[in-house]
Amino acid sequence: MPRFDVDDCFRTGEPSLRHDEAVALILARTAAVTGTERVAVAAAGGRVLAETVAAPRDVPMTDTAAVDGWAFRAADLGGDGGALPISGHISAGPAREAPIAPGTAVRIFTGAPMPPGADTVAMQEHCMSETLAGAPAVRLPAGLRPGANRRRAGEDVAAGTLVLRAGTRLRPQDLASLGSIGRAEITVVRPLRVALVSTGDEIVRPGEPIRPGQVYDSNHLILTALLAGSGLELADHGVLPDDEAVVRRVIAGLSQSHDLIVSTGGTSRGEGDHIAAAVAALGRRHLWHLAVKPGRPLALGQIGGCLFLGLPGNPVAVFVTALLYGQPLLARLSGAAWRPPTRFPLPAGFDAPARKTGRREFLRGILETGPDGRLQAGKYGRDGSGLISGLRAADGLVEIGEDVPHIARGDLVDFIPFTEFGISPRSEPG
Ligand SMILES: Nc1nc2c(c(=O)[nH]1)N[C@H]1C(S)=C(S)[C@@H](COP(=O)(O)OP(=O)(O)OC[C@H]3O[C@@H](n4cnc5c(N)ncnc54)[C@H](O)[C@@H]3O)O[C@H]1N2
Ligand code: MOO
Repeated sequence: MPRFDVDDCFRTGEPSLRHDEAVALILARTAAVTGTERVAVAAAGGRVLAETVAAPRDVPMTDTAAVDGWAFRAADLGGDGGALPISGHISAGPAREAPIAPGTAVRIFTGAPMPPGADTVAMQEHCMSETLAGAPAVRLPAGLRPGANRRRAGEDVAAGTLVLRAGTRLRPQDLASLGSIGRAEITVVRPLRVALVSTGDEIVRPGEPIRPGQVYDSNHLILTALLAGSGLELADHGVLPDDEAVVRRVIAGLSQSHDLIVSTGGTSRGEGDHIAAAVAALGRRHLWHLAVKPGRPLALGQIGGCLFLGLPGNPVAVFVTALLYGQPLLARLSGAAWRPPTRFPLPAGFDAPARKTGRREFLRGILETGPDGRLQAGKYGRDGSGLISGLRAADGLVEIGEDVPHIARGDLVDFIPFTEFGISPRSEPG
């Protein structure tokens, strides 16, 4: 099966694809890589689970005390307070078999197994030690409902129930859940092998000498940082010149040993833009003109078993298209479920009186306090697709639909925080 299965109706010259269509196509047509590996659960954060996991036993395994105090049978006091003689002492550890003697209380600590027969725990702060007929006793408070301060066996996970499905990208709490059922190792999808290339005669890597007309490469840093930590083997293959023969040779070589090549630059139709042509010559290419700003030209293709994602050259377009299209593509390629980023409706802190309709816009959005003291979505003052400063000032994207002709301050707009794409919140000294 081809890695990316799209028929040719989306090639050059066809009308622009709308955002939703592009995402739907990526999700529907990208086939996952095969291959799994066993890893320690402790090292599985961010990886994609390749097995379905059921609970072999209840968690917790027995009824346990939720607080430090005294365990007793609620029926012995009937909801009233009263003193009961103390018949034992249970610390956290293996469960004891002996049932609680009727009409007594047992000293118990948080996490310790409840003695069979006891159903309720009184918190030690609400109890008083006393003696009854010369023996140690405890005065328990009134009003405790039966079952208070007791955790039931299996209340977190019941034996035999589904814990995690294959295709789940593992979060810290998922690892905790695997640990709680005793798993030390897990089968995950093997790491995707991803190659990065920047393109353009004008692009030089930071640290190298630069002359007027040249541009330092920031795109590889955007992509390296966005892709880090998701179980990828990322190989940065530097900058390719605007030379069709070189581009073809390098891309053909990389396609032999990678699942995905991501390039930036060279996707539009300028004479120096060889990327899309090279992919078309080596395999199949689907050049998409998206009805989206930023990020109009986007190339998707396939060379043998290797997918190719050609992002535009402008850094803002790289950032936005990597989030909007790169993330679902990578999710599908690694067999992971993908959830669309959540949009939060917020009042606009700006006016856009006469918008060009027919394309969806993703503005650099800034969370700010409006005149009424409530949160609103502002936007970075300048729209240029080369302005990394706008990306840095932003907290997320303001999404404006294709058919919205104008926006007035206070209208609700969709705000997508960068955290929805896995990027940490902005944190800079004030
Ligand atoms: N006739 C047309 N011209 C352009 C179109 C179009 O549809 N028809 N689309 C415009 C849009 S939108 C974009 S975005 C760019 C995309 O073009 P390319 O993908 O070919 O990108 P380049 O021309 O190579 O570069 C664009 C811009 O970005 C700078 N750049 C490139 N790589 C890097 C890098 N690694 N780090 C930092 N900056 C980079 C490059 O110097 C250019 O300034 O095309 C428009 N034109
Ligand atoms: O992708 Mo271009 O940056 O849309 O302007």
